[in-house]
Amino acid sequence: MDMKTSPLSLLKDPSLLKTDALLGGQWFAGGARFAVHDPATGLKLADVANLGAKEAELAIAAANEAWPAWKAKTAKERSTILRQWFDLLMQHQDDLGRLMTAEQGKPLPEAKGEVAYGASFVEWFAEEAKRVNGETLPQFDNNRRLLVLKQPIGVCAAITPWNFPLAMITRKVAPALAAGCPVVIKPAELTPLTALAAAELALRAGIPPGVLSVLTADAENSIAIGKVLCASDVVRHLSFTGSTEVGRILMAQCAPTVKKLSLELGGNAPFIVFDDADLDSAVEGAFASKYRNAGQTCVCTNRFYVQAGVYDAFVAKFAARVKTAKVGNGFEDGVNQGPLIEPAAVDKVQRHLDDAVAKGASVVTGGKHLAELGAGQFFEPTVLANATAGMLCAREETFGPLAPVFRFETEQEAIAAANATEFGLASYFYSRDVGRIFRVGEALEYGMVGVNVGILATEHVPFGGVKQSGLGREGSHYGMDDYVEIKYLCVGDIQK
Ligand SMILES: NC(=O)C1=CN([C@@H]2O[C@H](COP(=O)(O)OP(=O)(O)OC[C@H]3O[C@@H](n4cnc5c(N)ncnc54)[C@H](OP(=O)(O)O)[C@@H]3O)[C@@H](O)[C@H]2O)C=CC1
Ligand SMILES: O=C(O)CCCC(=O)O
Repeated sequence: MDMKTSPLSLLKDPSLLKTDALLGGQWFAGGARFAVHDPATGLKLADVANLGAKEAELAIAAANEAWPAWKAKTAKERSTILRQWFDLLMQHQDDLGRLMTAEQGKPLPEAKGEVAYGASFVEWFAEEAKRVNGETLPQFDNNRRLLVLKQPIGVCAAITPWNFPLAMITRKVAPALAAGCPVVIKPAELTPLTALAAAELALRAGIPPGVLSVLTADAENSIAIGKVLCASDVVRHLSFTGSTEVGRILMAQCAPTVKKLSLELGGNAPFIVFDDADLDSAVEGAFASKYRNAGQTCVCTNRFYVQAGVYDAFVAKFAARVKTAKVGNGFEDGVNQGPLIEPAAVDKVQRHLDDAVAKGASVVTGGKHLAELGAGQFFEPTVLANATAGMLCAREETFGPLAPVFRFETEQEAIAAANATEFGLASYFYSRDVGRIFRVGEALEYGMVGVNVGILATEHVPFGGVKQSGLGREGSHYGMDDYVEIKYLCVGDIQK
């Protein structure tokens, strides 16, 4: 692409546009490259280094070599470096946001918001680095002393998705680094540029060579790299965010080395509106929860359940709100709905829509693939009434701007419908009844429940799911647990 017409020509610090991988502290070009495109326009943004299994082995070896010195640093020393990384990420918020909008498509204000969100994990774990406390336990024999030590688990690997090109990296990497572990990252094929820019800032912050590697790769090479990361005895922990399908593959691949796993997988989030809800607040929450990143987050509402008494009123108000959304290139002022990430994502939304309409749903607003706009990856924010349990959108995560609204009569019916899925990541409900808030909050089989809110993530809360939505929690003080091993130390002969 001609740099003069590229959205990346406006970077304030052009040296943040990195297209080589970071391998053991060196920028590594390798032989092959793969192209990264702007999903709004289809134009090529860059050719990026396409690494494979061999480089994955090298990155693991470099991480292992760098580990002793990194873990030997005091918690405060690691904290200071992480804090410096946080400051640099925030100083370069505009450029990181620009890179993200260019390769991922989310509107620029939302992208800059993700930069602040992503950086907040670095800030949080810089602070938590100093609080990895052990324990002393009461002795069962006065000749002994019993201690619990927390030690860094070792070399970690992180495989991250395209929908949060920065935050899914920092939510994994920051606790690992804070705990004293080196990390090998494999970012998504579609969004490597944000990851590489963040890595450049990590180097500027003083992360030593080898402690952080970023293995960029196309989809085929990602599979090969994944196999190496999973099979390695040196890699002691793998953290993955992405589809449940790939999560299952990685879990199976990690079984032979009994690796510790953090998995943040698919969701099928329900959003329940009870008769006693504040409808205007529910509509705002519904819009925020459904249409963030054009519906492409694992915590986006997938199914709306609305009680019969307020069903028609909610659908009308929600549709009116959705009509105000502006679809377009994320760099344009006022746009709050960007393109979908790739043509397959558009196809999935269309398939779910067609299936629902064939089974009796009606389109209240939206419903059109805006094929003539940009690269043809835009889809109108859509609201469907009269959705029913037999539709694909009730079972599968649409991961796009489709909002099916189901009708229910009783609280029990809503809870049963919400829980009728193998997923259990985020859920939401709106009610002003305090008894119901506790009953429903406790009955929902989900790792996260938003009550009268449509957005619930931040750096100091535990993010994660139950059932087939994953393992472990990210962010918060719990987010450090997966990166430390607990060691019991039993010291005898104290009285000698
Ligand atoms: N829970 C969540 O937050 C997310 C859920 N999804 C869901 O998954 C669907 C598909 O999205 P997609 O991007 O394909 O998600 P994937 O789960 O396929 O990809 C996520 C990450 O895993 C990598 N990957 C894929 N297969 C392997 C493998 N066998 N070994 C090692 N790494 C692998 C990808 O690399 P590469 O990009 O190079 O293929 C990417 O870095 C979405 O439509 C959505 O429903 C998607 C993203 C995030
Ligand atoms: O969609 C995802 O991959 C999870 C990130 C969402 C969030 O942190 O709110």
